[in-house]
Amino acid sequence: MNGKVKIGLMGLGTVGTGVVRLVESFQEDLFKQTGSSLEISRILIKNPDKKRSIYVHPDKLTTNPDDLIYDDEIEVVIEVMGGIEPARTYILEAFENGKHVVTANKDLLAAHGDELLRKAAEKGCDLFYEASVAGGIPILKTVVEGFSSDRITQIMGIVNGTTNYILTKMTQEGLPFEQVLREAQELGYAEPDPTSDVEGLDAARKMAILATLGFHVGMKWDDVACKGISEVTQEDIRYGKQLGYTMKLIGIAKRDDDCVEVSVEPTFVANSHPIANVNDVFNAVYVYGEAVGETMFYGPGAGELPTATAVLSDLVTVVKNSKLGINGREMAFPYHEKRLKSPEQIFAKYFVRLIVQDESGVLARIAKLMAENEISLEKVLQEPYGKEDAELIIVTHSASKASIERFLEEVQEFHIVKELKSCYRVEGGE
Ligand SMILES: NC(=O)C1=CN([C@@H]2O[C@H](COP(=O)(O)OP(=O)(O)OC[C@H]3O[C@@H](n4cnc5c(N)ncnc54)[C@H](OP(=O)(O)O)[C@@H]3O)[C@@H](O)[C@H]2O)C=CC1
Ligand SMILES: N[C@@H](CC=O)C(=O)O
Ligand code: NA
Repeated sequence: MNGKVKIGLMGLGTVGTGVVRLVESFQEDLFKQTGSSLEISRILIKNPDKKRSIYVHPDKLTTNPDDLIYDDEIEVVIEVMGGIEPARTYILEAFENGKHVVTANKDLLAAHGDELLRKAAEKGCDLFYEASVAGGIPILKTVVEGFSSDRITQIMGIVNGTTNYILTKMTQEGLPFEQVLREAQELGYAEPDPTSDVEGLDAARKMAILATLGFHVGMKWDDVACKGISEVTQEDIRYGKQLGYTMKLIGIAKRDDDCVEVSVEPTFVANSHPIANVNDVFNAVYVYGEAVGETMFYGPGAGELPTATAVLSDLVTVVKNSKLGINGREMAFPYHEKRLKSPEQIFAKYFVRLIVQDESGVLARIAKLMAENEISLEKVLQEPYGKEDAELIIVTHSASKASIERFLEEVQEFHIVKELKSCYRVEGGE
């Protein structure tokens, strides 16, 4: 790369707009850091008639991907369109043409990361994707470089800004789900199809990427047990508060010996745990390394400029690598075999909410069934529910996922149990 590096930008939405703004406003710093001036020379968009929030010279805009992929002067492609196709095909073609790629696309990385990394290495090209996980937090570089001589055994975090924004507003202001989701969309946090956020898929993709890099095991998004927040109710949140917990969508990746578990699910976090206080669009990732112990990384998980900083940081690395002649040599390929834990090997505490007949002996029968399933009680809360029933909230000690699943199935067969309202994992606390 010489004094001027030409960049092709695929996508001019929330993140693409941030990238254009930062490249323009940090020209001088970028030159000092890389020894090159960086120019976005072409921008691929879908809809030429769309009103843009920044001015871009019309000659730069194109709806033809070949204008970027087959432009010999373009050395780096930044893909911020999103989705699997056509992004995958465009990136593979960019590598075929010797271009380095920076992307924010977790959908693509969690499904086809291996294929893309191999093609990049084969062609001597860089592929970086810092923006794909936890937006502006430089978490991927941290996990890959900062923990290179440590053994990570746990990664736990809030890795979706939209759902954290929704849960924060539901918890602190009692606002309804739909209203807060609309706000998150207006702020540019949500995915084009917000179902990915709400149903936990976006977080699952990010956890697959984190677990792959942290444990050196090739995890795909469908290896992640995934549940979203669409069924979380104000009542759940209220009972959680009474017991000292905050509801969060938590991603957990753990490894014991050679087996790993990765999940995303609505979780009650003890208020004493720092993750319970991560609010709004902020993300936080807790990483436990056997040598270093506990670490935690915090920052904005979505939004135009925070996400663009991550894209630009990768761009700077590409240009620096080129100056050092080491493009295509930083690939982190998984080198451990993938062995997923069975439900018998996954342990956690659980919050269970039941509607039961309000009569003597009910709690004793439920406690007996729990004991038969090797589950012990940590906390119990009971409140009247209508004229004849009671709402029973139980927090268990650590139990296997298999035991809890068996218990939930069996307890619903009791005639004294009217309804299973909810069951959530519990993290933090004693
Ligand atoms: N928003 C955020 O906070 C974050 C987003 N990301 C990721 O960044 C990527 C981009 O997200 P975001 O900026 O929010 O998305 P937007 O929907 O705001 O923008 C997408 C852009 O890509 C263009 N585009 C989409 N499909 C095509 C296509 N087939 N051909 C040409 N152009 C196309 C659109 O064109 P047009 O404008 O003409 O419609 C638009 O400019 C996604 O992978 C997302 O997951 C990652 C971290 C945070
Ligand atoms: N929709 C995502 C955007 C960033 O990855 C989120 O809300 O976290
Ligand atoms: Na990041």
